Amino acid sequence: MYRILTGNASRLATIPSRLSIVQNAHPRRSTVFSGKFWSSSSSWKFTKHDTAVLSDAQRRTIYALSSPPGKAGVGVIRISGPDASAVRDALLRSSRGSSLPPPEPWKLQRCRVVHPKSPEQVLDDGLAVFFRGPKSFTTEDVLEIHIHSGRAIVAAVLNAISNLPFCRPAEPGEFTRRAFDGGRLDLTQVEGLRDLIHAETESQRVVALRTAGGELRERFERLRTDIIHCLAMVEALIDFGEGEDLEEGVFEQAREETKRLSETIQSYLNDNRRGEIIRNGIRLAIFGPPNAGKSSLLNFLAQRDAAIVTPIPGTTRDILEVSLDIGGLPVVVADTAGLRQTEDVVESIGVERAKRIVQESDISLCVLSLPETLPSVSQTQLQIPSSVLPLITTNTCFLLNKTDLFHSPTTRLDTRLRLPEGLPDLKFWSVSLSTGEGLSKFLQGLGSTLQEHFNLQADQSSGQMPMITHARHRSHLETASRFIEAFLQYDVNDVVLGAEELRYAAQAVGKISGLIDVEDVLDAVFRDFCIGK
Ligand SMILES: Nc1nc2c(ncn2[C@@H]2O[C@H](COP(=O)(O)OP(=O)(O)OP(=O)(O)O)[C@@H](O)[C@H]2O)c(=O)[nH]1
Ligand SMILES: [K+]
Ligand SMILES: [Mg+2]
Repeated sequence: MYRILTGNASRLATIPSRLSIVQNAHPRRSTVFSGKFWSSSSSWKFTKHDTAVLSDAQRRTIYALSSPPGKAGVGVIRISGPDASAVRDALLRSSRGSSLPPPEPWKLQRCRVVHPKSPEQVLDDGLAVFFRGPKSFTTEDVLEIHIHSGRAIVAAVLNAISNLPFCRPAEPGEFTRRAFDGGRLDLTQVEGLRDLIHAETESQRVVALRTAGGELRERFERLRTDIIHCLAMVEALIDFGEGEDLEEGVFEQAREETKRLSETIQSYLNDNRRGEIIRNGIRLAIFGPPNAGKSSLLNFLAQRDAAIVTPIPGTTRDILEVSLDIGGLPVVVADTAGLRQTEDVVESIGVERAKRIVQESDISLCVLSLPETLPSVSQTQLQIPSSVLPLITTNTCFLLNKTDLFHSPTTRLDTRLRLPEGLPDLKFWSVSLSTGEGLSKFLQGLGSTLQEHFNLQADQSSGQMPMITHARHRSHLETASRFIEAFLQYDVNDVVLGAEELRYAAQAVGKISGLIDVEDVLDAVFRDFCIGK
């Protein structure tokens, strides 16, 4: 049973037996419903009749190398479309040279790859597997040919396929696009798949795999259905009015449910950007006075001479960013210019940039020279230079560097040191980037600080997935939230306007999965795919 979600129910009732529902329309599908409607107190139900795929017949068969080009044991050429089995007939022979028997779908078969114009010309020996649509990645018939990966072999086989008039080379991301058009993947899954291919750390892999598997799709779809449920109640009210055919209190019920949805959306939005952080990396900015050892720290974290280190204060000018894996988390570390008043034009631009990137960072690491921060032996309270004070927030940690130059023994120093009055309780470590003292403790501490700070460990163990992994999701959810808030401003006398707000809210959530009018976002999502995916 499907709920009729839009339109005037009394008008729908006069339409005889078949009608197309555009509301749930997929770009290439229209769902046709038929049958008698019946009403419950708040919604109309029809029997789903038929799902028709439109304009598929004109689609051509596409092909591409799906594995990376170059020398390797195996290369995979993927062919998808209505003529995939014709490609098989034209290109593949048994190992004795005879025609192949009809395909046993989803089963690898040994074969010879030949040129369609001169079948005696063997291009390679390989394996082939045929996926009969819709049980394939693209939902079309798909043929995968596994050959030896080498430039000449791959070129010869691709050239042979190009001789078949019914095939054309695939565009970047076109196989995935067809999977989307065929309804196998929604947009969040497409994004998950792309993130999975690009994943560089364990946390990225875990989130991307679950997204590709459809976890977000399901949750956003549930949210959309819930909004539509509220909409259905309000629509029923428009058509019949409270007290006539409907029981009392429908509007109040819709309001209560909508309020709960609003809270749910807010909880998704107030997530400390966890999902986006896992995907894009935690932005960590190193800052501090000149010569404190900021660039030395970047080089230590990167394990290479990424930044220039000299005894001259003011060496670093521009921001230098390096993407690193710290404790399984993706972190984009930025080295910045030392903060000080300066007449030098170039350096002062660097200082301004440094301040900006620290303010935009998710977490910042203030590097100070310990001997300068603690000038007298008797002191235990750190003296923080005034140039860095304005940038210190609850997201700041301190690294007290150059313990080798310190005037007294540094054993158990960390436990004795104190931050100045008025500063929040912030983490600090003392190290020497020259001798290596304290560095392993610092690395461990930094890793667990990041884990705690972004609550990622808790997420993984409790199985909680961040709901928002792309800025796109956030912006659609914010839009939905605005429409829902607008609905909550209306009372029962303005149900027509209220229904409109809910319809827009549902639409905004639908855009996340790409179920409605999404041509503009589609190109943006598929652009980053490589050919063959
Ligand atoms: N003795 C000692 N010297 C260090 C230590 N760490 C860095 N240095 C030296 O301190 C000087 C400055 O180091 P940098 O890493 O360039 O410092 P910076 O903070 O990036 O300096 P600017 O980019 O100029 O702001 C260099 O000569 C380093 O070799 C340390 O732990 N002990
Ligand atoms: K320096
Ligand atoms: Mg530097």
